[in-house]
Amino acid sequence: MPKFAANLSFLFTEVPFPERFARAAAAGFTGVEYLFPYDWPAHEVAQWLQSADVEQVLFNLPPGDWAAGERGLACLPQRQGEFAESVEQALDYAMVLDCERVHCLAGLRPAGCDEAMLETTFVANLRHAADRFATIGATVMIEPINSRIDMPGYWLDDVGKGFRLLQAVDRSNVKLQLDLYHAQIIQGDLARTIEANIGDIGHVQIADNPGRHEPGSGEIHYPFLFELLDRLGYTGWVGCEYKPQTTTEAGLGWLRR
Ligand SMILES: O=C(O)C(=O)[C@@H](O)CO
Ligand SMILES: [Mg+2]
Repeated sequence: MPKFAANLSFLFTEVPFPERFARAAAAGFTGVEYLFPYDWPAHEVAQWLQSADVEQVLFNLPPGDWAAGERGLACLPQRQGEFAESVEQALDYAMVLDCERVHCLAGLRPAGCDEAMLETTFVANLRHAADRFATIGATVMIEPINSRIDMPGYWLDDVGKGFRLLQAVDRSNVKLQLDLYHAQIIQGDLARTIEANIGDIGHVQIADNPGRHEPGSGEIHYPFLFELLDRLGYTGWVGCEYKPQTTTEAGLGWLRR
């Protein structure tokens, strides 16, 4: 079985954020991920990790003004200075949290902007982020996210485009974060997609569809996909980024099985 990380922005939300680390450990997780650590000083987050004895697996670069609806900066031509600052902030946290992976949100497609300009900006920004994170041996992830249900207007909303962008960025420490829930909504054909691209996949996330609930609650046959990841020699993490149908603990039956 792959290694599973609890996504603390989705799981254990029954308790305040600092308490979720210990809850995840008590449920058997050895790694955690979440959207953003920036509301807390890095050394405090490091203490929560240490006292729960869990690994920091992944977090996101600052996304711009999340509350105002922004979903990343990487493709936005007018925001390259801010993007570079966001890389430095995430780098500081990654160092303190001893984190080897960060996810770089692409951003929403700005009205009236040429697609080629967005791609040029994204590639330049990703190269910059990759070179900065290489200094601490960390990898930068890009994630295709469905724009039909969860993130309307998201620029990187196509799995094939994600793999093509990796080639354009051309940095060995930039990989694809394959969120199988989004990939199912975008295109399906999950097993073939994994098999054809396993070398470019740096992180996997899971939830079932429809509903984005626990594995086993919907149409995706996760036992088959976990076996496939094992068979293909995937040694990375699988982030549990789903919305529990009732409580987090009550919904962990799929993991015990
Ligand atoms: O929404 C997702 O899926 C994610 O993985 C987030 O990190 C992006 O907001
Ligand atoms: Mg995801």
